[in-house]
Amino acid sequence: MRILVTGGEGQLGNCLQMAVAKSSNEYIFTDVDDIDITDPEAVELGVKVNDFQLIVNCAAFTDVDRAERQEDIAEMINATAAGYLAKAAKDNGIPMICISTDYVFGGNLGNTPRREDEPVNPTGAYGRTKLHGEEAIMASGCSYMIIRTAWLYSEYGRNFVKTMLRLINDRKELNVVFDQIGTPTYAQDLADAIVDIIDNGKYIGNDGIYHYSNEGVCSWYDFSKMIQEISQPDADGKSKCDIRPCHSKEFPSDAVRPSFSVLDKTKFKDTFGLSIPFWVDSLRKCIENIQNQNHEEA
Ligand SMILES: NC(=O)C1=CN([C@@H]2O[C@H](COP(=O)(O)OP(=O)(O)OC[C@H]3O[C@@H](n4cnc5c(N)ncnc54)[C@H](OP(=O)(O)O)[C@@H]3O)[C@@H](O)[C@H]2O)C=CC1
Ligand SMILES: Cc1cn([C@H]2C[C@H](O)[C@@H](COP(=O)(O)OP(=O)(O)O[C@H]3O[C@@H](C)C(=O)[C@@H](O)[C@H]3O)O2)c(=O)[nH]c1=O
Repeated sequence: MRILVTGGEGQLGNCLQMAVAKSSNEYIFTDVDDIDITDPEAVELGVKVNDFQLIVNCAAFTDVDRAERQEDIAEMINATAAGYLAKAAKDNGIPMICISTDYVFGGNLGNTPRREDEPVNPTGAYGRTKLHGEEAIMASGCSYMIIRTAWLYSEYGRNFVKTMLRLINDRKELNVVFDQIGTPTYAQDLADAIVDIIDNGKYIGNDGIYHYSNEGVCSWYDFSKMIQEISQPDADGKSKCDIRPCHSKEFPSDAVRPSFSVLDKTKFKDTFGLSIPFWVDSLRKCIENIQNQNHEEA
């Protein structure tokens, strides 16, 4: 089976490249230079000519603060272009898997993990445009799986773990918000799960929205403290960067982020029979890989 992956050079795209190493399916990884998903003709032609049997859309506008200033561009990539891919899927009678986000949820609905059928209320432009992408896919009439995930990090690209590893080395003190609660997700765990679902045909007959993050719950503050604990186990009090909890209003940014976006993964686990790693266990793996890469490069 030939599978088109868009956004193949992003962090999830890179993790998918690792995950498919032993697959018997043929995964074709593309990014904006190969198929610009905002170009409807390129999408239509690209899908038709290459005889793909499944589309996995990982392409997105993921700069949450910039989306506030450039919502039109974010809307084009996250919503309109997702619709183009869904139309191509529908026209060619093939299914589509698209990745969405916990930021479709706001935070004013209490603190019970969010299920797929709960009302959404994005607090910012990024979440809004991703939600519009979900709606475009569902309206297209194609067979689809939308996987909402959260707080992705990996060895690749820009992400919170890599930022914190840098900052705790460079700074004496750091303020990190403790009033935004969610779950970090190692992109490699998600990529492995997606490939399992595809290679074992588990997507067939299972259209719908699914939630996937690692197991557990934390704030960005807890996340940064754990990154420090894992990456600098021997640092003593004096040499350690002092990470302090702060409120969101003390860390001003363009976007308002959800205060509570923990995802309930029951549907995903029950449908696909997959267990999900605890976030701290996956964080250890990722940091070990990053540190090994750094040693090799030094
Ligand atoms: N990162 C996170 O924390 C989370 C991400 N998600 C979702 O997961 C998915 C994957 O995210 P992630 O891998 O982190 O994202 P990245 O930003 O790392 O990767 C997105 C990729 O899409 C590419 N892209 C952008 N515009 C286009 C275009 N017009 N045509 C083709 N490709 C394009 C980007 O290229 P370029 O770099 O050149 O712009 C980049 O390579 C996205 O749908 C995202 O919304 C969900 C929850 C959390
Ligand atoms: C660097 C830094 C960030 N923060 C805060 C800002 C923000 O509230 C939180 C996370 O910051 P980031 O900008 O890394 O995260 P952000 O870009 O908001 O991450 C989101 O990305 C999109 C793509 C998603 O889909 C979401 O699931 C989520 O992962 O931490 C601090 O409090 N102190 C700091 O020193």
